Amino acid sequence: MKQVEHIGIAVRSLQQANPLYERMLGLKAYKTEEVASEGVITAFYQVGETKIELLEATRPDSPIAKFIDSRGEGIHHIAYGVDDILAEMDRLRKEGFRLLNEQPKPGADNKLVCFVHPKDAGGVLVELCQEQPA
Ligand SMILES: CC[C@@H](C(=O)O)C(=O)SCCNC(=O)CCNC(=O)[C@H](O)C(C)(C)COP(=O)(O)OP(=O)(O)OC[C@H]1O[C@@H](n2cnc3c(N)ncnc32)[C@H](O)[C@@H]1OP(=O)(O)O
Ligand SMILES: [Co+2]
Repeated sequence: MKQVEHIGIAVRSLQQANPLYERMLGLKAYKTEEVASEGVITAFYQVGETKIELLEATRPDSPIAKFIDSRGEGIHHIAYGVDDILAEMDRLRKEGFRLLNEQPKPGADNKLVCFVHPKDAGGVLVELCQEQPA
C-alpha cells in the first residue's frame, strides 16, 4: 500500500457538512459524485497529498445510513492507494483478511475499490483503491 488515498467520513447531510468542512479546511470540495451502487453521494476535498471523502447515504440500506444509525457521524473508513489491486487483494486474502467484495468494483473519483472487514483490521474499515486508466 503506497499512501492514504482518502479518509471517508460519514455525514447526515452534505448540504450541512460542506460549509463546515469549507470553513475548517479553508478549501472548497473539488468534486461531488454519486455512486449509486454504494448508495452514497460524496464530496471530495484535496488536503495536501490526501483527500477527505464526505459520504451521505442516498437510501436507507446504504452502509452509510446503517453506520450513522448505530455510531453517528464520523470517520467511516481509511482508503489506501495501491498500484495493483488484484495483487493486494490476493496478498490480504492469504494473510487471512476477509474481503467484502471478491472482485474490485467501481468507486468514486475514477477508482477500482475493495473493502476489508473492520473486524479483521483492528476495528477500522479499510478500502483499497487503484486509479483506473481514463
Ligand atoms: C464512494 C465509493 C467508495 C469510494 O470510492 O471511496 C466508498 O467509500 S463507499 C463507502 C460505503 N461502502 C461500504 O462501506 C462498503 C463496505 N462496507 C460493508 O460491506 C458494510 O458496511 C460492513 C463493514 C460489512 C458492515 O456491514 P454490516 O455487517 O451489515 O453492519 P453492522 O452494523 O451489522 O456491523 C457489523 C460490525 O461491524 C462494525 N462496523 C460496521 N461498519 C464499520 C465501520 N465503518 N468501521 C468500523 N466498524 C464497523 C459494527 O459496529 C459491528 O460491530 P459490533 O457492533 O461489534 O458487532
Ligand atoms: Co471511500
